[in-house]
Amino acid sequence: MDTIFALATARGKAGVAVIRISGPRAWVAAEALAGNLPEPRVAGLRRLRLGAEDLDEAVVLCFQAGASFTGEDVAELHIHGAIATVAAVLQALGRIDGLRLAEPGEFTRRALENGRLDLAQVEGLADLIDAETEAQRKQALRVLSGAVGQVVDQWRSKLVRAAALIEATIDFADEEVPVDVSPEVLDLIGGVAQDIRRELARLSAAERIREGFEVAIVGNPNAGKSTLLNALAGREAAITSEIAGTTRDVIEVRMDLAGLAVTLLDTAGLRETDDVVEAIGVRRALDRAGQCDLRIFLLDQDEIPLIQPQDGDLIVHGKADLHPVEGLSISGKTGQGLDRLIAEITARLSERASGAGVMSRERHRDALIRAIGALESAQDEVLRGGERAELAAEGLRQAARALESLLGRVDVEHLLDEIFASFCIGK
Ligand SMILES: Nc1nc2c(c(=O)[nH]1)N(C=O)[C@@H](CNc1ccc(C(=O)N[C@@H](CCC(=O)O)C(=O)O)cc1)CN2
Ligand SMILES: Nc1nc2c(ncn2[C@@H]2O[C@H](COP(=O)(O)OP(=O)(O)OP(=O)(O)O)[C@@H](O)[C@H]2O)c(=O)[nH]1
Ligand SMILES: [Mg+2]
Repeated sequence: MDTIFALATARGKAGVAVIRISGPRAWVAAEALAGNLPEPRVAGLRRLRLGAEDLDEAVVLCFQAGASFTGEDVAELHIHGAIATVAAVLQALGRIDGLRLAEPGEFTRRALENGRLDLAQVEGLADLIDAETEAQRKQALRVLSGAVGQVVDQWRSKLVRAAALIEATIDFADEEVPVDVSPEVLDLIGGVAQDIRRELARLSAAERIREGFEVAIVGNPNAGKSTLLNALAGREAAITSEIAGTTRDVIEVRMDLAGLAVTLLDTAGLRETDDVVEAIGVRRALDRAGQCDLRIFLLDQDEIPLIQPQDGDLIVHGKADLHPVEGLSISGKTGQGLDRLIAEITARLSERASGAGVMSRERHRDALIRAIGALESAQDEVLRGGERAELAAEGLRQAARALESLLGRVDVEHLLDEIFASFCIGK
């Protein structure tokens, strides 16, 4: 097994930077630079040297195999975060025999291989590193802490019990089975299937929290959409002008609304047009807005809407400074009504976010759907009764396998490269 090392903190000038070393030669390598090492888990101040040359004054922290993040021997060098110091220490480590730079996610990959984390926790860790808002942080931390494993293990133990009951009827096939176990078996399977369906229904909300909700501003040309986007973003992200048909491309702005990640989209004003480029813009506007979680339909008092708002659209009256009206009336120019608009958007998205479960990815959706399919066929076989018990048991095994793939306990080798590709170096 190679010993790997990498900068664990972000690149660039900083007060302190941490270099992490993991593998069988981690302590030897740290010792080569720091001299005698502190006891495991006790920080020690050491002068790092390469031959006669001083590299830095650093805090050194060691973890023993079996009691470390990766499960291997780990040494951490907490050094000064100067670009030159980091470069010098990394270069020194690269010269030590048996050491090489870690690949993205390789520390976490070792943690997975050594059973310190399951696959869902690895995904949770990736999400935690990517978290930019409170809702993302909380959701990721829950998953990193093993929430998916907890639910899956509950389901799995019920399926194991159902399988055991069925196996008993198979073993007793020639004799008289003392009791008909099928009601209890159906009860167990039905309960798990219902839980899985509930988790599936909660998955899209968790997915939105993770990826961010999309909110589009739509309406007539010149309604003030780009001015509204800029006012909400607090910067001139989109070009505005008195010429109708100014915006053509979809302009995206990332925002944090009450802890939710939101991408706000400005779109081309919707109208029939002979201008080829504008027409492409209108098509894009309709396509993207159609896929969004929420549409803000901005009405311009002087104009009748050329395209009607749809059910669920948040209807907003613009240019309130010129003509205030009843209802949600705002001005991108003066800022009036924007607090109410933000509160309304936040309320609608928070309502959706409150339905989030612990599973949040397409991979999870696939596994849950496969598990349900297997459980339904097991249910059918139990209902048919008799010698079909073997098939029912097989359905339960398949369901259990689908659930275990969530945790990476069954062949997921082909998924790993994809999952770890999104990690940064040093994680
Ligand atoms: N300095 C430092 N801080 C860090 C990390 C790190 O690697 N180094 N982490 C990196 O992500 C996070 C903490 N995660 C960690 C997870 C497990 C273990 C660990 O040693 N686990 C052992 C012992 C557990 C115990 O003592 O309770 C184990 O699980 O057996 C350490 C850090 C955030 N802060
Ligand atoms: N008085 C007033 N003028 C506004 C307001 N919002 C926008 N305007 C003006 O209306 C004109 C159009 O604004 P934009 O924000 O470019 O409108 P748009 O909806 O993005 O237009 P297209 O991109 O062409 O679809 C500009 O002259 C703005 O200054 C507002 O709240 N009050
Ligand atoms: Mg515009």
